[in-house]
Amino acid sequence: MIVLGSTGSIGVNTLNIARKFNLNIEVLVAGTNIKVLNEQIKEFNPKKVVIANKENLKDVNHNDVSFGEDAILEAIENSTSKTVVNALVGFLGLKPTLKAIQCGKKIALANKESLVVAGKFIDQTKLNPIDSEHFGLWYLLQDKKINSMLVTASGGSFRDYPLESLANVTIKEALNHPNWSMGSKITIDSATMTNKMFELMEAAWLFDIRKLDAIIETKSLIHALINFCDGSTTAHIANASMQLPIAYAILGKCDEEILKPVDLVEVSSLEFRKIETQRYPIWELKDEILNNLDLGVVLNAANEVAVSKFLNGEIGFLDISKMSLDAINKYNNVKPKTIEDIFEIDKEVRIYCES
Ligand SMILES: NC(=O)C1=CN([C@@H]2O[C@H](COP(=O)(O)OP(=O)(O)OC[C@H]3O[C@@H](n4cnc5c(N)ncnc54)[C@H](OP(=O)(O)O)[C@@H]3O)[C@@H](O)[C@H]2O)C=CC1
Ligand SMILES: CC(=O)[C@@H](O)[C@H](O)COP(=O)(O)O
Ligand SMILES: [Mn+2]
Repeated sequence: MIVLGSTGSIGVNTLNIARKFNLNIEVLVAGTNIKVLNEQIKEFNPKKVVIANKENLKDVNHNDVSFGEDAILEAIENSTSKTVVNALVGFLGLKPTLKAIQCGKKIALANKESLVVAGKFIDQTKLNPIDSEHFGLWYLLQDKKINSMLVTASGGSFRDYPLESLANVTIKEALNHPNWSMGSKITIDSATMTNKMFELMEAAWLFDIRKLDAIIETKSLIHALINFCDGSTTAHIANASMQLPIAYAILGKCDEEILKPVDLVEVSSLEFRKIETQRYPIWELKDEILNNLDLGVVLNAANEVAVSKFLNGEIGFLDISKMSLDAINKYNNVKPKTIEDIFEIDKEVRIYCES
């Protein structure tokens, strides 16, 4: 298989599954973490390697290594693998998702931004989501009439902070997720609740449903719930590890133990909370976004610019949501008709947010 973003949180977990099931790795794609990449090359012996930048080429221990976004697309096109794991972060992941579909490959998709920005141009039948909540929803699906679907949120790094302190929180505090060890961008998205907004959009595309909501479950042990029309609710419970969703996304089915089951007596209690807009201002957009998924490309572009500014120390934590809300307010009429429109809108919103 091909692993895009092999040195990241999902990438490393994917290679853990590849090791466990002795899966062949044809292509590794990474950014700038050449040390980890070289260790992966040594262990998995890929035929082809792609990295982000030309200046790092000489440091990669491989005789077929290229760089840049086009090289990622070429590597997908020239490969014989049937499966692509897309664990790139952000808008960068969209073209590889489209290319993999075009080449008839199955995609194990962690890059939720692909669906957020361009869900209506993506054939969902080619995707297996690598996202704990959507894996949970998929696991719970039965041949019964569904009323609504719920995903859970941890509440992110600042769920227990006093509201008045949020204006002055640090980058280090924001990166301290209570339950999951993930890349920086998604960890900030969790703290603002933008990750959950993305996940509602992701669920809308994957399951073709709009009756969707999210609640906070502070231990991240329940990942998803389905309310059936008969009045019963089922919940997906698993320890907080991405290895289970990754194993299913790659293998299709799995009867071996990937995780230890949750010991409910040891857990003893669970706590649920409503997602309040005072703490998570982005949640004001929930209904508007679910009624108009075209806004995903706007929200994603504004959020990527804002998160990058926050991580560079240029803006405060609360400014992230402010920038997203402002961009949605300005671009609430977008109507992408082609995939090219997605790239145009993304560019325009980024220019607006950078200025
Ligand atoms: N982490 C998690 O548990 C979950 C993540 N997701 C989603 O999965 C995706 C990946 O998340 P995560 O693994 O946390 O992110 P990370 O930041 O940990 O990993 C991102 C990966 O992309 C690589 N990369 C970045 N820029 C480039 C580039 N220009 N060219 C090539 N490679 C590049 C990085 O390389 P390098 O590090 O070498 O620079 C790294 O391998 C995101 O869309 C996220 O929302 C979804 C659910 C759970
Ligand atoms: C592991 C995973 O799927 C993440 O998307 C996780 O859900 C993020 O945590 P939050 O629930 O805090 O957004
Ligand atoms: Mn998730």
